[in-house]
Amino acid sequence: MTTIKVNDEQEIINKLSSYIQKISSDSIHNRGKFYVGLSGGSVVKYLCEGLPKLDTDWSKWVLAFCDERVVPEESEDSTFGIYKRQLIPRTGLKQEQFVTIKQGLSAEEAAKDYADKLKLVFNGNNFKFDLLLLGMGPDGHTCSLFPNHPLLDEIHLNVAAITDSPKPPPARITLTYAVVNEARNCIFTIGGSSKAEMVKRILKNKEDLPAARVNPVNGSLYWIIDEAAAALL
Ligand SMILES: O=C1O[C@H](COP(=O)(O)O)[C@@H](O)[C@H](O)[C@H]1O
Repeated sequence: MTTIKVNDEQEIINKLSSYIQKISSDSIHNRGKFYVGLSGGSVVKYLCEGLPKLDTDWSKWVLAFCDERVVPEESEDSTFGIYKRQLIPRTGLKQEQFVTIKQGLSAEEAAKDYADKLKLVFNGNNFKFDLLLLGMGPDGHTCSLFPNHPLLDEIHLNVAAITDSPKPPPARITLTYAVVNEARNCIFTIGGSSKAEMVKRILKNKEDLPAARVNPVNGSLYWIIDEAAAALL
C-alpha cells in the first residue's frame, strides 16, 4: 500500500489525475481498453475537475460504478446522473461507454441486471478492473459496504443489492470485495477534517472497517490524503 499525503483538495485532484493518466495509458497500450470503476460522493468532484485535462483516447474507456444508488437518473442522488451532467460534456466520453443500472427496477433486480451487463463488457465472470476510484465515508464505508453490515461477508455475488443503507438513499447496488480485491489498482482519495478520525482508525490503529478490507490480491493500493484528513496520523 502506498500512502500519499498532499496539502489540500486541489493537490488531491492533481495527484489523482496523474495516476489516472499513467494507469489509463498503460492499460490502453497493453490491453487496448481501460476499465475503470467510479464512485459517488466527493470522488465525483475530484474526477469532474481532473479528468477533462487528461491526454487520452476517450473511446477506449469503459466506465462502470463501484456502487450506485437505485434512484431515477435525474435525481441528485444518482451517481451516473451527476457524471452524465458534469463529466460527459467536458470530455470525449459518450453515454454508451458507461455501464449503468437499469431504471425502474428493485435493488435486487438492478444488481442482477448490472452484473449481467458487467459480464458482457468483461467477457465473463472475472470482472477485472484496471482501476477502481474509491471514496470513504466518515463511518469507514466504501462502495456501499457499510460497517457491521452482512454484505461485508458476501462471497458468492460479484454485485450485491442493499436496501437498508445507513446513508440515504437506502436502496443501492454495490461491487463486493470479490470484485474490488481483484482490481489491478485501487485509489482512495480522502479530503477534509471530517475524515481524519476514520483515517487514523484505519491507517494508524489498523481497525477492521470496510475501507480497510480493500486490499487487491495482485494489484496496487493507493491512499491519497490531504493534510486535514491526515491530521491525526
Ligand atoms: O454514499 C456514498 O459514499 C461514499 C463516500 O462518499 P464521500 O462523499 O464521503 O466521499 C462513496 O464513495 C460512495 O460511492 C457513495 O455511494
